[in-house]
Amino acid sequence: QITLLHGSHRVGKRSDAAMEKWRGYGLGQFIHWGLYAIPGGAWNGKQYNGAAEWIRSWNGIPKSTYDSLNYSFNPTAFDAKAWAKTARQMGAKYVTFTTKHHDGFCLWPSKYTKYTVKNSPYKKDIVKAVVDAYDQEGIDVILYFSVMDWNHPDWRYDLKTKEDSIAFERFKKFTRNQLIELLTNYPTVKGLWFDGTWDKSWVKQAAFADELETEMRKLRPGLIIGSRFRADENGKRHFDSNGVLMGDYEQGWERKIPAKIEDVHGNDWDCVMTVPENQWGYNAAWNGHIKTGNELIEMTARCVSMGGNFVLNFGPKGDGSIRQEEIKLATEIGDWMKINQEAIYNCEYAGYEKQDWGYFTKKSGTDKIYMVVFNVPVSAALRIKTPPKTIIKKAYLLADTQEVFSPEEISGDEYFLHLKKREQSKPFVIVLETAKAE
Ligand SMILES: C#C[C@@H]1N[C@@H](C)[C@@H](O)[C@H]1O
Repeated sequence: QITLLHGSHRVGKRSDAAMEKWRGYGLGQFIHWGLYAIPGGAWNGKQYNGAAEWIRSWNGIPKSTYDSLNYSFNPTAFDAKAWAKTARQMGAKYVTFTTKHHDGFCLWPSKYTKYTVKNSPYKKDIVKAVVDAYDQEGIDVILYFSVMDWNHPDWRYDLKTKEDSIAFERFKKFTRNQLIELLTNYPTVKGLWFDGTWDKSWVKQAAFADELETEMRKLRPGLIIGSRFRADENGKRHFDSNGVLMGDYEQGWERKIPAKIEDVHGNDWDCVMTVPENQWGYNAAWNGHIKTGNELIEMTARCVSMGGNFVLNFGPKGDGSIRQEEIKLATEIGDWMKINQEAIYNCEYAGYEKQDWGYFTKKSGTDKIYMVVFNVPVSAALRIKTPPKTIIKKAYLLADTQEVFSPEEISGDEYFLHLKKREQSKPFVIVLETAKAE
């Protein structure tokens, strides 16, 4: 055990109401929107090969040309209420929204820089519109904030000279001021999702970041901050030098999902996922594999079955409208959630042996188990291996027919549920009402 001043300040999961609610969200929406949505992954007819929100880092566009995009930011089709309705339709319980991405452009009228929506033709406070619209739909809001800020003259990747350190001290004050400003302007937000915290300049700020996290939590009791915000004094990120999770949940699952339950180490976590392989901001040309509704529903069930939340990314266009492909996916996922949401919301790891046909989830605080079935075997027999001393009292289809099954006992703790031959085009859920054997 290494003595740390700025490591994790808590071992184990948070047990307060705010975190319990976060734990039960199951499905969330990420929204990446900003100046990068205007070029949409291309410039002067040339396609940028990276993620569209990183186009400023491409040599095909002079940085100053990109930075002046704020003078053409006027999203006439922006309608936060329509966004929130799409999220509600999908069944998202929370949204993570980009207030400022790496390019430094602020979607709120920050007092601490001119590089904001206030100095664009659009002028109005987009963050406020989003927070108000999602609050009205009953969808909690978490604000994404990039510490790395390519526009700010005092941003540094590392601190090599005295001048670097003097500039970065100004940058640290600027960052703190913006974060306190966000938490003050938008008091209903439930958390902050930090990004752009991997560079040495910030990693070296263990004491400052620790103090800032404490200040933010004091300002907003219950605030939820993930493992990506700060490093410990040895530069350890996500997990401190003693292997203890930093922050309230693990934020390492970006475009990837844990392979097995052991990989989450008993922590809370979220997986943030793009529809194409790697495009967060709007890219007009979606290339490569575009995930289908069924894939995304399976990712949702897979995350919840291992105690995490699945957060699906949307990248609105430069005019503020959401592309049709994303609307279609939100509708398809939402139609499935309307029937099966009981197996996703307020559910957790069930402790059952993973089977090939799909995923087990468990309703928190109960003995109710859900089997989210994606792959019916040719035998049409679903194997169940229960934890020791568990009795299956009842098994039935969650949707429509509520068809009841009579589990065939194979051996102690092992059963088959025999399905009638069924055409399966969508995943379906079977409920197991269980009890502990005396
Ligand atoms: C790298 C990187 C960033 N992290 C994701 C959440 C997106 O914001 C991407 O640009």
